[in-house]
Parts: sequence; C-alpha cells; structure tokens
Amino acid sequence: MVLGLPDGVTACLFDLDGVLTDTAAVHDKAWAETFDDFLRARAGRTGEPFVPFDPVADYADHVDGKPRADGVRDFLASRGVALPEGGPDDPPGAGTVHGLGNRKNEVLLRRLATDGVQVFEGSRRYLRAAAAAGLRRAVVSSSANTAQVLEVTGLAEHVEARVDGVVLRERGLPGKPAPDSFLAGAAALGVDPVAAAVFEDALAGVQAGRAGGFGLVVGVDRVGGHHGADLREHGADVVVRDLAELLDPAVRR
Ligand SMILES: O=P(O)(O)OC[C@H]1O[C@@H](O)[C@H](O)[C@@H](O)[C@@H]1O
Repeated sequence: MVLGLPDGVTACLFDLDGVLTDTAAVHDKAWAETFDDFLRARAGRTGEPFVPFDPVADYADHVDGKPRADGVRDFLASRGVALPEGGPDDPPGAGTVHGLGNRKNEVLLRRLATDGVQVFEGSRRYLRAAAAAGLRRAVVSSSANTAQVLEVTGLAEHVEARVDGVVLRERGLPGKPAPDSFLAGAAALGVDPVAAAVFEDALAGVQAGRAGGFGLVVGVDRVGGHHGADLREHGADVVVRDLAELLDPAVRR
C-alpha cells in the first residue's frame, strides 16, 4: 500500500474545491448571496415567504461538485422553480439559468480576489508525495475557474492533466455525478479507471467515482456532522478529514 492507496493504483484524480483548496466555502458563499437575492426578489413579487438558501443542506444536495448551470437548475428545481436556459452571454442576474450562473461567478471572483485562495497543507504534501512515489496526477473539477486557481496557488506544477468546467463544455461531457469527467481524467493520464483513485469532498463527486468503477474513492469530509456518513453512502470507500491522514495513518480516525 502506497500513500493509503491499494496495490494496483498508479494514478490520483483530485477534485479541486474543498479537496486541494479551501474554495468550496467561497463557492458556497457566492451561491448563497446569488440565490438569496433571487429568492428575496421573487418572494417580493409573488408574496410567498422568503426561504433562504441553506449553505449546508442545499449546497451539499443540489450544488456542490456540479457544473455551474447544473447547480442553478438543480437547486431551483428543488424549490419548484424552472427558469429559461438563456445563453452564456446573458447579463449577470438576468432571470435565466445562465444569468444567475454569471451573477454567481461575478460574486465568486470578487470574493476570491479579496479573500485569496488557501491550499490545504495536507493536500500540498500529498501531491508532492504522490509525485515522489511516481503516481500520475490529474485535477478533475467542474469549475470553469480551475486553471486560474491552480496558477495562483502554485499547484499547477504538481498536476499533469486537468479536466475542468471549460473542458466539459468544449467536449459536451456531462458533469458530476456522471463519471465522464473522471473517466476523461484517467484517459488523459493513460490509465484504466481501476488503476486510479478519486479524491472528492462532494456527494455528486463520490457518486461519479462510484459510477466510473475507479480503484478507490476517497471521501474528504471537511465539514463534519453527517457529511462523512453521506459521503460513504454516495460512494466513498474511505473517508478522511484531510489528505495528511493518508500520509500518516497514525492520525487516522
Ligand atoms: O462556477 P464555477 O467556478 O465554474 O464552479 C462550478 C462548481 O465547481 C465545483 O467544483 C464546486 O464544488 C461548485 O460549488 C461550483 O459551483
């Protein structure tokens, strides 16, 4: 066993937000701000009560890990709201799926610029150890901002391939929970799925890992509560709080 991975696993497919970088929380806040503005205005118009976006349950169940437009559609569907699709050039905040998505991206970029991006130290160490052990390494994220985040954090140099929200759109691939993005990551590294381990903090992400028949699905639980159990239920073979636990089994819970 190398770095907590079963024999035969020669590649690692890392999700980005919440696994390598502390950006899941930033996405979550940007979604909450966007959806709350939308829901508040809608309640004002319809007279229905304003029920805010729940940054724990709504984020985990409907948004986390999915491509931007899927997040908009799936969360609104959970509230019985269907918006027209619109198009990628819709102005931020327009009453379309893309308009709300563009608004969320504006808020996200503003928050990333003011708060910066933190890399989880255990993840940086794990990436270095994986490279030293000769494991292949790809980042597989639904975010269209992946390349910029990898650059500003200096993580790009540790990663050999990237499948992200931009690549998914270009290739017309379905996002997580479909396995396609992880399968594309394994293909980019030239390995079979069974020889690759998936590292994921989102329910949609571990579901994708399970659906793709990967060698191991590592759930990363940074939020606590019942998220660890939910990750297992949706497809994680093991759950850790930080990738450092895989480097040092002594700190494993
Ligand atoms: O809006 P972006 O940057 O393309 O990101 C899309 C999604 O990317 C995922 O990585 C995040 O878990 C989601 O929260 C986010 O919504």
